[in-house]
Amino acid sequence: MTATQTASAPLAAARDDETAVRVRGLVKRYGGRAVVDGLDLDVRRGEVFALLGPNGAGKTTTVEILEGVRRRDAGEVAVLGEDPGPAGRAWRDRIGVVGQSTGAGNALTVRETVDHFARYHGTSRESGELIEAVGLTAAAGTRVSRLSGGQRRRLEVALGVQGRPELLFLDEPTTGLDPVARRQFWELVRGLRAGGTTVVLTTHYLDEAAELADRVGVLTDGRLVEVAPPHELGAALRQVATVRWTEDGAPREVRTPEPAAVLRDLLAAHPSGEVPGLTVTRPGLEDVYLHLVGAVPATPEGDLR
Ligand SMILES: Nc1ncnc2c1ncn2[C@@H]1O[C@H](COP(=O)(O)OP(=O)(O)OP(=O)(O)O)[C@@H](O)[C@H]1O
Repeated sequence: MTATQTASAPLAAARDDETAVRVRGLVKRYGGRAVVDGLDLDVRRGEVFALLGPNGAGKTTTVEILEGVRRRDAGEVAVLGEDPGPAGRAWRDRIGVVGQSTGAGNALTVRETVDHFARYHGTSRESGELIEAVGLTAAAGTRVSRLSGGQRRRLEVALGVQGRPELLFLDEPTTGLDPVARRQFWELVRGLRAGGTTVVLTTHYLDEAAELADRVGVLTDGRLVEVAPPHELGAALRQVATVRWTEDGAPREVRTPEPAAVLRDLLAAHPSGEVPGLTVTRPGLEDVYLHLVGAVPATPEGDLR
């Protein structure tokens, strides 16, 4: 073995240790159609990773393969260092899952439900603290069947984090929550992250991804089209500014990577120094997302209307 090989072996091990999820060439087909189509994905330990994408893009399918509840047709998957397909009880105890549909029973109260599921974990969070953390203390004695949709969602989140998972999967966790409850939920996720929990979440809410995620992966047609921190997503697209103004009563618009040059020309053409209706904007996260998923055709640079 060479000196280089000797030195690189522990480094490789350290890198593996830093990866919570590693996916290469993942394929899932239904009726011959690939709904996950050669997906590569790395989630680092300790980060919050958001999967964004339109309906049917393959988010839930991907996440359920990572959770070990769906089989894949091809590709390599390692979650906390193990293949989720054959992984056993000990591995399952290290992950937490909050799916799209409720798994909680109806006849029990919130407190009874939390106590009941505590038995399934090696080390459970204390029930009262857990119920408080998800804002259900006032409803602790209420039967699950009488909870509102948002309260039920909170209970599901509580059950997902009950076993202090190293890695938590959240599939559209705030769908149906009111704005206050969503923000409380975000705080909960930030607290988990601060405690070292890795989080993989799917969401349709761009603000949620921007608020919570260290990195965002945009999934469309079963493939990741871009992975980046939310503010860096679509960096090339964000370079292009749109300058709008009014000329002879008609709206004008120029897309340009150099808005300063356009402004100089406009000011030169308006000796008064006032350009009617002048605005300069750059694409926001929503514009970038819509471009990435192909919902808005890219407008050529410098297009003059
Ligand atoms: N059991 C199944 N049998 C056949 N097709 C399926 C099955 N499960 C999912 N699909 C299809 O796979 C595709 C991806 O579905 P998936 O639920 O992963 O998308 P998604 O990105 O999570 O969508 P959404 O945002 O609507 O939840 C869809 O076209 C869906 O119809």
